[in-house]
Amino acid sequence: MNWDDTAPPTDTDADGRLVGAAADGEDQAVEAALRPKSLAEFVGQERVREQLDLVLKAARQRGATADHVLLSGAPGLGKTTLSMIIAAEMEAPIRITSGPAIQHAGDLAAILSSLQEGEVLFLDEIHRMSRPAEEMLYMAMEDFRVDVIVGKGPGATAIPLELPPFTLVGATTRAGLLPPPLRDRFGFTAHMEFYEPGELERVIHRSADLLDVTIDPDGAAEIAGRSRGTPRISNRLLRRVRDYAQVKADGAITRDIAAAALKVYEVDKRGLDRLDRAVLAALLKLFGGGPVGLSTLSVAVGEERETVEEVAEPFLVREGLLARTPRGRVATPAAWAHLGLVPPQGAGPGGNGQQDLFGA
Ligand SMILES: Nc1ncnc2c1ncn2[C@@H]1O[C@H](COP(=O)(O)OP(=O)(O)OP(=O)(O)O)[C@@H](O)[C@H]1O
Ligand SMILES: [Mg+2]
Repeated sequence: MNWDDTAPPTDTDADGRLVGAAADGEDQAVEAALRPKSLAEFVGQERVREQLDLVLKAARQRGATADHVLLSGAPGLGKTTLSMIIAAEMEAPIRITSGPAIQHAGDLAAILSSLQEGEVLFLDEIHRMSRPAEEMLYMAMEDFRVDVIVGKGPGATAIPLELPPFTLVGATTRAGLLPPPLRDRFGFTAHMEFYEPGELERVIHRSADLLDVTIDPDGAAEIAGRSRGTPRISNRLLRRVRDYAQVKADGAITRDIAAAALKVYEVDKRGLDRLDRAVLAALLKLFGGGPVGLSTLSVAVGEERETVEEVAEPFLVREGLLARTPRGRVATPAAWAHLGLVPPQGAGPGGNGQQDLFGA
């Protein structure tokens, strides 16, 4: 494997939360050990796996280089993992770089011209590449050729350079930001979905085996339910629960141990953390469930507007706890139920506000 050491860290949006989906430093250190190495080991994403399996098998049978593959999906769902699996399945070397690392077309030309035949080029955060590099990539993907510009000004000339066939694997969390000409040049696009709890349980059992941690099925289910559909979060929560089990018990993870540990870390039964609950609580208790403007809500929580909008809200919206409407943020009945509060009109399921969110 050949890491491009000019690449800046790609986790610029890591937010340091236990339930944040971006990779933090500790994740990066352990992820290599926990990554499935083959398609057969890769949990869930059945359709993507089946389709990719066909693409790769067919290419192998023809003795050809696999078509370019675009992987899109939220952080922590397995895009980097799949890119490495593609290389492993093709028995090809992989070269890893990222959009932000390629600011000049020359950077890309240097990488492309050093590829071996059949090599996999993994281009993470492909939506963050510069425009000139992007245009060079179009030609490289389609014709396996680049024009290298030599000289400056009126005397500059373009020297065509043949490239060996290679497989570009692009990854993006924002497929919608890719220009259509780029998207169209991928032979296969895989959309990664959030994982079902049962799939995350399998991820957790697999990781526990690799980390040599004892966990029972209820313990795995408890962690899976709080993982926001994201294997990276499952693995991170598993490590924190392991710490707790080791210090406070005999090291084995049960449902009670998992619930008690995640109560300490303030990750509730639904995977909300303290910030998520603070946003919901302000919306319900101070504004009667809304609608209220984002700025007002942010001031009430004591957070930056961007933090509320980009860090807390996406998951609350996905969970059906909060809606963004033209008139402002509105809580859903599920939000009242989750915090154990009664909506003002007394409608909907109620409680006394004493609900145990942590199940510990
Ligand atoms: N299908 C899966 N089966 C088992 N483990 C998985 C699976 N998908 C992801 N993981 C685990 O989750 C972690 C994060 O995966 P990965 O780094 O591939 O995510 P990503 O989509 O590249 O995230 P980002 O957008 O932040 O780069 C890895 O350690 C990997 O072990
Ligand atoms: Mg990645």
